[in-house]
Amino acid sequence: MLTPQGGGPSQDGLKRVAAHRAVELVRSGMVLGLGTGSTAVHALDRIGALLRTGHLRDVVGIPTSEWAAACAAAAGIPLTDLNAHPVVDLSIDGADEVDPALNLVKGRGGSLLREKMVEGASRRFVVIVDESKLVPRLGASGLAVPVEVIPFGWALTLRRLRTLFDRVPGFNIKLRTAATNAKASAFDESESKSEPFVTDNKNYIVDLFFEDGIHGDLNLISDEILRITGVIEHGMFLGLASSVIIARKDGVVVVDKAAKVNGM
Ligand SMILES: O=C(CO)[C@H](O)[C@H](O)COP(=O)(O)O
Repeated sequence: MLTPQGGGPSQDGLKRVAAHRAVELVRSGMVLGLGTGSTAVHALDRIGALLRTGHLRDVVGIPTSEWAAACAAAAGIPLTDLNAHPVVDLSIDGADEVDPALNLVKGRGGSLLREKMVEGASRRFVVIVDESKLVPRLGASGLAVPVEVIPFGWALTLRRLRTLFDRVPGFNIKLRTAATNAKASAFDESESKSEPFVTDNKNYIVDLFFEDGIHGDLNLISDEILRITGVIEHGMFLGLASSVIIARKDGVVVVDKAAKVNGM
């Protein structure tokens, strides 16, 4: 886990530490929600390894994306779905941002809808992050807050979303392109001419950018976004996380729902 220079854990090393800590919560026989992204993949690999050595048995997983399904299959985790298992024992997933109340931004990898469905159906949802994901308020990283929209009339839906936030100083909005999905970037108008990014559900994503993060009542803002016809879901995960496992350079911090996050 040390960098070649011996300068402490790398960011990927921190992600692995958080993921392995979360997998300690997995028990034989559980139905698991399988997250998406460069942090969650460490959890998938670890669960697969524990299944192979017989330390875990009879675990089934519900992937939150086609990508997670492929990674889980490669790791040897048996897959199921929400129809067969509408109640999930434990979901483990990364996040793009975590605020002091454990609200999240997710979906910069494009999988927010299935993630929210699976994690919302979970008895326990454990978020795994390295310390770079902590923000004072959602959107404060200046990176995308995603909204999944149906392709039909997407430009009208985008206009309505723009109108919702047109009084917010420094607000920007754009349709996500295939070129930018790799890691949702800061706002850059020049990329807007390439092909739209298409989600696993065959929808588009409109990314919202807030210079200073989202101020105001997040639940109210969530309701306003969801009320726009054409919007399927957004990437703010409010009150869904049961706990967040934060891997810092100086050790791991576990923050449970309703507990205060100190030093963020
Ligand atoms: O929401 C997600 C994908 O849609 C991911 O959980 C989120 O983007 C975090 O990814 P990573 O662990 O690679 O930083």
